[in-house]
Amino acid sequence: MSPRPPVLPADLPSGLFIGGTWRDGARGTIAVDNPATGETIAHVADGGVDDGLAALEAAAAAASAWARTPPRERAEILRRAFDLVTTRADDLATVMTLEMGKPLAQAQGEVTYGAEFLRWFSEQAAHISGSYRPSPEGSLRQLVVRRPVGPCLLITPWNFPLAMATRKVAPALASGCTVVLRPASLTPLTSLLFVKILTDAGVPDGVVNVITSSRHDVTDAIIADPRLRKLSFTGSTAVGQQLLRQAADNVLKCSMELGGNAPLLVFEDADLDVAVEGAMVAKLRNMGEACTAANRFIVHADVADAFAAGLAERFSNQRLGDGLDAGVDVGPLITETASDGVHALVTRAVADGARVVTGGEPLEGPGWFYPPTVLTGVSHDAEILSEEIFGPVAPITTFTTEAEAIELANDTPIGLAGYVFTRDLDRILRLSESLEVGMIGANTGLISNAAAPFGGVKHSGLGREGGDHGLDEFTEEVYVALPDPHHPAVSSRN
Ligand SMILES: NC(=O)c1ccc[n+]([C@@H]2O[C@H](COP(=O)([O-])OP(=O)(O)OC[C@H]3O[C@@H](n4cnc5c(N)ncnc54)[C@H](O)[C@@H]3O)[C@@H](O)[C@H]2O)c1
Ligand SMILES: O=CCCC(=O)O
Repeated sequence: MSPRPPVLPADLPSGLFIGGTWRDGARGTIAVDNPATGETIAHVADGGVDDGLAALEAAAAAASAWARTPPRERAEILRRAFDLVTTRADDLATVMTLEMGKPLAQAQGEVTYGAEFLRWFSEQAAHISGSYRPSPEGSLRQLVVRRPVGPCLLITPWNFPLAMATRKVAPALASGCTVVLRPASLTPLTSLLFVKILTDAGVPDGVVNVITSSRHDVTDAIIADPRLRKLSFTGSTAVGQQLLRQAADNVLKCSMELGGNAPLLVFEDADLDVAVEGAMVAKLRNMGEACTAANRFIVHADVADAFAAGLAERFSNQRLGDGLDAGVDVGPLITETASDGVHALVTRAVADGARVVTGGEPLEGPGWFYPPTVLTGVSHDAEILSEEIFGPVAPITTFTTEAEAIELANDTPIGLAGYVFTRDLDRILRLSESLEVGMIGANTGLISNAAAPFGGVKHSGLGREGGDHGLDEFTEEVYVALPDPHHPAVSSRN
């Protein structure tokens, strides 16, 4: 283990966690870098295929006892985990800011958001139910019970290192499933600390296992193994499509939380202050590195100039810097490649006729800082409207009728989130039926909440996380057919 800057918690693990034991990885270590400085802040174990299969073995061995653990006991462990995550909010937020870059206040916000999945699913764990009813023609009684699907592989992205893990681990454990968690190799530290907290909360050995790895052969082997029964993935659409193909061979139950390209519609009757405020959150939360980030600003021509001016003024007042520094609003992007990718999209948009109102040039290093940027005059067919920008850039294009706005919003294979700003409630209801997305913010830029069903349509994924049906993703129904107890052949036996 390498020495760490004192700011990292002393009990932050650096190994793989398999069957209740922290271990080294078969491939040495992975360096974890701080995107604000470019410096390496820690090393963690680099797991190999054998490590991954050992983790699955541990999850399979623990599956039956965990499935039979009384729901109330599972609920209480999750509730203790919620309390411990909340108690250790400062540690988790600091680790997250160091490895991912988001400003400390936003990291604190993610701890609150991520912890809520533990509380929400602790409340749900004791309420898993089935059904019993006569068949329509009366010859049967139909008993339907829910049981845990079995060992799960959970693959999470780097952009919300805690919340994306709690959003999967909490419902899996509440349902009685055991898991192998594979966090993004760019941001493994938060997940490792979270799993340490789970063990402190009393999660038994083998129920949660973690594999950090620089390579994907580890998960390839797990996905192909018949002991695995469920794959839950959050990440890009391209990787999700590839994993679905792999999962097909093993006929795995799959949840896919994939990429976004959210339209943000501002109508002529919108309260523009509310729209600008909503756009700030929908665009700049997490530096624009959110699947829910507003990606296409589709604004009525009558209010487009005023909206662009209001947004540009707010954007230009944002303070960029190291997320650990007080007063910083916008942190660095995750890597140099990410920053270069955002700038290339902006450069090509400008070459195609867009105008930079504010921002538009990356900052000199160290760190991968891209300024909040507003582009106007973006044409309907511009490349930047068809790509997930994943950075703090707001391209504005215009419309004149509601039908045109809907057509523009739906002109993408992606369908995760959308935002609408209007004072007309009927319009909001019409849009809720016509926008091809899984989630809509109406006069708000923040939709994420543990009690809501999070997920997308079209190429944005399959299934929902959180909400009333989050446990369905980790359980399966078993139907038991029983003969009619009043039938003479049955009643004569009694
Ligand atoms: N819908 C959601 O809830 C949601 C949430 C967060 C991020 N996202 C999406 O994730 C993307 C950004 O995250 P990212 O860059 O980490 O995505 P990514 O798809 O590159 O990686 C996601 C995770 O999968 C792993 N991975 C990549 N290729 C893999 C493979 N072949 N086999 C197994 N694992 C593999 C990565 O290491 C990472 O842990 C964006 O598209 C964003 O919209 C979606
Ligand atoms: O990046 C996507 C997840 C964002 C969220 O859960 O709010």
